[in-house]
Amino acid sequence: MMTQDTSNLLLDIKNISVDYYAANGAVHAVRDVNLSLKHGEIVGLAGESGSGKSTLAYAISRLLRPPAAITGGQVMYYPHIQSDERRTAFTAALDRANISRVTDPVYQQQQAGVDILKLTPAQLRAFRWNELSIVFQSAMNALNPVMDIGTQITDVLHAHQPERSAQACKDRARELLKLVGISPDRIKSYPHELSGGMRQRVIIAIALALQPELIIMDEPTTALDVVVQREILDLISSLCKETGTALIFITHDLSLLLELVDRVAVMYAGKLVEVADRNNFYAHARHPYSYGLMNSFPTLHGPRRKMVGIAGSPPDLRNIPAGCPFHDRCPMAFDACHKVIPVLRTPVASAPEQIAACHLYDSKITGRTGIPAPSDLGRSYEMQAERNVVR
Ligand SMILES: Nc1ncnc2c1ncn2[C@@H]1O[C@H](COP(=O)(O)OP(=O)(O)OP(=O)(O)O)[C@@H](O)[C@H]1O
Repeated sequence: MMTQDTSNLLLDIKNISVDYYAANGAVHAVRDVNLSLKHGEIVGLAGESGSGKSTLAYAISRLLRPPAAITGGQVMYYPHIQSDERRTAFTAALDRANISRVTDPVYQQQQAGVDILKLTPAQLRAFRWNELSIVFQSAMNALNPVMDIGTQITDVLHAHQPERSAQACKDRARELLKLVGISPDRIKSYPHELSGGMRQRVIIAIALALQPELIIMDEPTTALDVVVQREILDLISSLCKETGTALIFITHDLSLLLELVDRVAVMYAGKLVEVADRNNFYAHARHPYSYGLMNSFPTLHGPRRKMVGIAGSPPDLRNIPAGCPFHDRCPMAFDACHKVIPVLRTPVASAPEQIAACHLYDSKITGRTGIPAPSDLGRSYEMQAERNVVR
């Protein structure tokens, strides 16, 4: 049996499901998702629009509001509680409420963790910013236009670390601006005096202000031009690496993601369909959907590839078809894909951390010992495209 390396675990999302209740039926936006994250790790969450990426991020951060409801699961969080002074606000909030730090028997070591979904409102307030900060799609437009950027940074520091003096907050604000590549002299600037890229840097400074363990960024650079996007991504990745901050980076643009992340997780129709480290994913995305996504954009590096898009569109999440949710778009689909829901499994024993939810890698179902090569997936997409042209 494969053993999971849990020594450095930060977040363990277990069997999370989220529905949106609408008049014409429940939208099953996130379906039984399991994903873990190590301290300091950068994980990219990819998938087409509507695949459930933002809903998952909101569930982790407890930001979902009706009509959304988490219908099951846990989000276990494992901070370095004992060893690290900077997390006193959160641990104090836990202690005040005498929250039980559960011990998870799945992990053989005695590791204390808390279920984010069970935090009280007071604990949640301490959790956000101190432990986790989240940067939304249009975050740079969320800066207050009538307040200088220094005040906006110090406000966060004051609110969450009231014991810090006004001067210490100001010093920290200057330090943060420098960290994100803005001259501390600009501390009195207003948002309209800054370019889009600089405003995004201020947002990153605010996200880092309290040195959280984890930052979630949901399409943070889509409003910027490609060159500035690239600069900001380089900045985010180097700052996270330097400060040991873990990052969940959400985007539908795999070309951006692969430049930045340690690991990629791909969602389709509310389900996680593949998880792999960046290099394995780049060399051979195993799930036909991941392969299709990879070939829907031109790469900056590596060999030239023929680009073939994925035909069709994702299913209606109120009425998900039987079997694999991707089967009606998949060029490799066979009988079982229409009937049986595939589970995440390891396609290749030599890369145990790469998992894909696809029957092609289940020899009991295919009746074959070998697995398809990436070139087989490519060919099947090309043949599917030719068939569609003929039709
Ligand atoms: N308030 C809502 N009511 C009903 N359905 C919703 C609501 N918000 C989102 N959904 C549905 O939930 C599904 C997942 O949406 P979500 O925004 O999480 O996807 P996403 O992958 O983040 O997409 P994008 O990249 O466009 O942000 C979609 O089908 C969407 O239509």
